[in-house]
Amino acid sequence: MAQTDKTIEISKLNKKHKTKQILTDISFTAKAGRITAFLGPNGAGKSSTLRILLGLDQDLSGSATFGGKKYREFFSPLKMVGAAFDGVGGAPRRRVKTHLKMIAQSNQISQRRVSEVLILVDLVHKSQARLGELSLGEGQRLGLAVALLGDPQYLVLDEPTNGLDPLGIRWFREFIHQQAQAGKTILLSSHILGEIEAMADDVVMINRGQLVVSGELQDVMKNLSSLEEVFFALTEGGNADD
Ligand SMILES: Nc1ncnc2c1ncn2[C@@H]1O[C@H](COP(=O)(O)OP(=O)(O)OP(=O)(O)O)[C@@H](O)[C@H]1O
Repeated sequence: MAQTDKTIEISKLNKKHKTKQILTDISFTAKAGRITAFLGPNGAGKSSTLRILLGLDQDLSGSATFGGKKYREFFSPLKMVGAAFDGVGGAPRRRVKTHLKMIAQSNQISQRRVSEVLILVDLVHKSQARLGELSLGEGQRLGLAVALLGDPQYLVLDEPTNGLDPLGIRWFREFIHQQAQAGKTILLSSHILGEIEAMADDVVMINRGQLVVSGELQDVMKNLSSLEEVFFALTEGGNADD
């Protein structure tokens, strides 16, 4: 991969489910060294976009790439793209460390890295806990640990602060800033606007499957006092299914 191109690029993405248009010409980029927040009300199409980006779903047309490559084109995807999506997975009785070791092993990642990521996400004290015993917030941290296993350039995180307490949210904010400072390309979805304001460099907002605004956080918020105001002004404040 060329060092100059570590951009996540979504270009003219369209998706339909039966006759329902779910995404219409969605285009935006997430750049290296920056935190890009992907925002929109429930049902706006955030997960659908991320699922296509991660090769979990098929688009109708358009493209979604990491440094010009589709997810499925990577030989060792976990070493390029870390994704935290749809919970932890894994058998509920499996222990946290075993879970990470299994994923590391099947992706040719060193066992030493398992201990490293447990420290990174502050979950060492839960390494012998069973997956089924984890709280929502601990599960989020484990999802993050899995995403970080391959020390990837790209991080794609779906609602990463869901279930985190205020301390956990502050921890995540510092953590994700460090990742951006290290030059990673970070795309995270959320509908918790207050947190995003304190976290994001760039924002992309969608509603009813269409892009409503994208750009640097300060530019998007120009003349408005909060991201919440922007959100309500541009998305009619409503649920996408209203
Ligand atoms: N498999 C499917 N079958 C039918 N409709 C679907 C399917 N997947 C997604 N949709 C619809 O597509 C729209 C976008 O859903 P999506 O999950 O992408 O939204 P979202 O922005 O991630 O919402 P949330 O914040 O609630 O997670 C919704 O109206 C949803 O009902």
